[in-house]
Amino acid sequence: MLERKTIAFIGAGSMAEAMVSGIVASEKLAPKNIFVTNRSNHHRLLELQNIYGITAVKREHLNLNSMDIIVLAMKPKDVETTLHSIKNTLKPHQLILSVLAGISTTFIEKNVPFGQHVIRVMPNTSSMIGESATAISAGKHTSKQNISLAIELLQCIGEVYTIPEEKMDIFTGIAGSGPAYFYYLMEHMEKEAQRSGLNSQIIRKIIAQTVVGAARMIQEQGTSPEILRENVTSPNGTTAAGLAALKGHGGGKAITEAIKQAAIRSKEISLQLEKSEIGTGVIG
Ligand SMILES: NC(=O)C1=CN([C@@H]2O[C@H](COP(=O)(O)OP(=O)(O)OC[C@H]3O[C@@H](n4cnc5c(N)ncnc54)[C@H](OP(=O)(O)O)[C@@H]3O)[C@@H](O)[C@H]2O)C=CC1
Ligand SMILES: O=C(O)[C@@H]1CCC=N1
Repeated sequence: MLERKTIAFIGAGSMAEAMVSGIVASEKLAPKNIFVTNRSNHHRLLELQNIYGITAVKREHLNLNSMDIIVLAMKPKDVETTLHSIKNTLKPHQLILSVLAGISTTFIEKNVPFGQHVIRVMPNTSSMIGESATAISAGKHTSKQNISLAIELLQCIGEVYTIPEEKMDIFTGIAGSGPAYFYYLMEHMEKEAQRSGLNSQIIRKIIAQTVVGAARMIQEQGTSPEILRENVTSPNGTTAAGLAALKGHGGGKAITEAIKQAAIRSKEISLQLEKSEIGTGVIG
């Protein structure tokens, strides 16, 4: 179904690039059928064109009417003006995928012609290497065929899960923002390893391998993180000492709070938008 489709990314930032990279690597779609545009940074468009062989176009030259799929990939604060500028060029049955944190399908549906097919998507930047954990929630008018098309496209960038839209905020807190928590942890592991004089050439590889190994144990053994943690922890051993320090410094609570606050922020973005506080610089 995907092979002959055309897809346009409106927004050419980190998330658009991560998705483009994963889609191009999957070879499910000809790179020239992937169009990318932004508002002003022409240099960025050329960079993406050179790296991925996709078609970079200035906003005014993008013929949205000829696209099968349109991906909204700008910041949430820019969505309202973007929808306003494209709504008269949309075709019925054309699929709009929105990767914007906190922006509901209802909001998008209100700002495009009635009956438009919309799907809210939450990928993460591991899309870059086809390893995203992506959630989707379809809008009111989206056909089964377009849902299947979206799943086929998003499987090019990793695993796809269909969830109720009211769970999108918490999913964003866990999987959309999630890579950043692990990078933060890894940053701290790296700093401590460097302070202890480990060979800096290999520290990063060691840490990455440790994280990959732990994640794959969960994927491949089907065992809970709790059991796996217990298996590492010898009584009165090194891990017990490390975990006691982690707990003593509120490690568990910090993780819970990070997820909660990210989910709260996702909800807040949509509430602010619905109250038309957009443009005040509050929404980031
Ligand atoms: N980064 C991540 O890990 C994830 C991000 N997301 C979502 O993806 C979206 C983009 O995030 P990210 O890529 O990090 O952001 P960036 O700031 O890196 O990119 C935003 C892009 O949007 C462009 N843009 C803004 N307004 C318009 C417009 N009206 N028309 C066309 N292009 C426009 C900007 O270019 P210019 O200024 O030149 O117009 C820029 O290329 C956000 O909504 C975010 O919630 C979702 C999941 C994960
Ligand atoms: O930080 C953000 O708002 C976006 C959404 C999920 C990851 N990055």
